[in-house]
Amino acid sequence: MGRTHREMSLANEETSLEVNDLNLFYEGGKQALYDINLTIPKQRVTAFIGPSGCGKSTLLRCFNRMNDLVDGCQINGEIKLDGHNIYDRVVDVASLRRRIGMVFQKPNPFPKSIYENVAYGLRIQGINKARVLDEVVEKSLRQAALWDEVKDRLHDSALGMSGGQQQRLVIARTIAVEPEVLLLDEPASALDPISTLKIEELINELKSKYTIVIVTHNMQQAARVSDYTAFLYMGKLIEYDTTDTLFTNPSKKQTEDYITGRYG
Ligand SMILES: Nc1ncnc2c1ncn2[C@@H]1O[C@H](COP(=O)(O)OP(=O)(O)OP(=O)(O)O)[C@@H](O)[C@H]1O
Repeated sequence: MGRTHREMSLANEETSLEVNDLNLFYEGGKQALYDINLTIPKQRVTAFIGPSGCGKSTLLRCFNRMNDLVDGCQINGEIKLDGHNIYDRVVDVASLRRRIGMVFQKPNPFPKSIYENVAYGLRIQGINKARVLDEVVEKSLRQAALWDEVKDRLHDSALGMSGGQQQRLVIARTIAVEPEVLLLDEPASALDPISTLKIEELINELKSKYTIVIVTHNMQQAARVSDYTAFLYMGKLIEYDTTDTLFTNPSKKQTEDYITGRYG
């Protein structure tokens, strides 16, 4: 890292994603996000925290347009990735989702071999050369800190792995197509403490290459893994700062009440 939290500040960061005046309504006009403005810095870990139902996952899903799949969902405002609005009419959503990969709470490997799970994204791009696939599969599994555990059983079913291994496999599958951003929606909440620790260590390693946004309801986890933290409450962004400042010296009373366990 080379920098202490004290020296960190959003103003000094390169921006990956920029959210401007974002409002989101679910079917029936039910508003879930209100006037969200924030920037997500490049190659840092940004955490979204807040009580259940505050809109963390909804906001995360806006970044790769997953909410497009929800009937009746309407969004206004803009989100820029490297300066270009991802909601622009000309944007190809499939290629956007290659640039912004997503990992969900429950590991969801395909019912295929470990190897084919990681090779999947390349195969659908028409890449089938064994030499290329072998290389990408190994590299991705190494990056996901899984290679040593699976290198002798690459052709076994992914469904025979432990939950923690499956989640690292899903991360390997996601990074195999070299995204710029990784969206992690409570990636460790279905895992045991040791697997959780491995995922947290992995996040720390991956941020040298990727911009990471993580939703977590676990404040200790946010404090451990993230550089910046956004606190959301009832669809609004209440406070956004370095993780250090947000947890030790929040400027809003609502943030303080939440992090000291007064509600949520
Ligand atoms: N597909 C949907 N259709 C309608 N309303 C939805 C949908 N998904 C989420 N909501 C509502 O939007 C609000 C925000 O939900 P969201 O899942 O983003 O919150 P969250 O902070 O991630 O909560 P949790 O920690 O419980 O996952 C909630 O009121 C929720 O009920």
